[in-house]
Amino acid sequence: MDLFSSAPALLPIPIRDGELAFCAQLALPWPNDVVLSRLLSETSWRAETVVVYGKRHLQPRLSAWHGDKAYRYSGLSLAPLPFTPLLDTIRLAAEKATGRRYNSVLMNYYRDGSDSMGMHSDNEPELGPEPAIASVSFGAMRTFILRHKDSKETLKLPLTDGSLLFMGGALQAYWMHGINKTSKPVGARLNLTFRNID
Ligand SMILES: O=C(O)CCC(=O)C(=O)O
Ligand SMILES: [Fe+2]
Repeated sequence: MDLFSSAPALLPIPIRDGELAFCAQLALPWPNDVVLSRLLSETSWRAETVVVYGKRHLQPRLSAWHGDKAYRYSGLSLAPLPFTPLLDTIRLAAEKATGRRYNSVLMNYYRDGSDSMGMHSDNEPELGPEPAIASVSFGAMRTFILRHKDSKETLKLPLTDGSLLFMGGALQAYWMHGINKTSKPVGARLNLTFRNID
């Protein structure tokens, strides 16, 4: 028997100025819908306020931060919650698929098509010069948009239920990414970005 036959394939996506790879289904011990409903009910979801150009806004999504270090962005400092056994299992699967280690996870809950994430780079200094980020999605498919900072070249990737997108190398230095609102009727989506914070 081939012990590795069920190992998830992480397929590189050709891109300049960075590394990108996609796995259509992360190997988990439970079906995706079970993981989705457990994550929805077991997480202390928060509506965060961010300060952009001196103005306070409520983020158009809910979020939670688990790990052992605080996370800072847009004038916000998220106090970390500990990893739960469920999050640990998903982290382990993401580490196996990508060959990297992660000590934190930012969870985002897009309740419907009016929830979104603005274009940004995950380039905070504590992520290191070439951040390795494993982005795991559950629930409704939403389109992940990548835009090159200089050429404005755009790439659109459908992030489907149970998938993993790996971002590495110089990607955060050269590209921005985000999730647009959509007028299509879409249900709940969860995204977990596993990161390694110094
Ligand atoms: O929801 C997504 O797929 C993107 C999440 C993201 O970019 C982030 O958490 O930094
Ligand atoms: Fe991001």
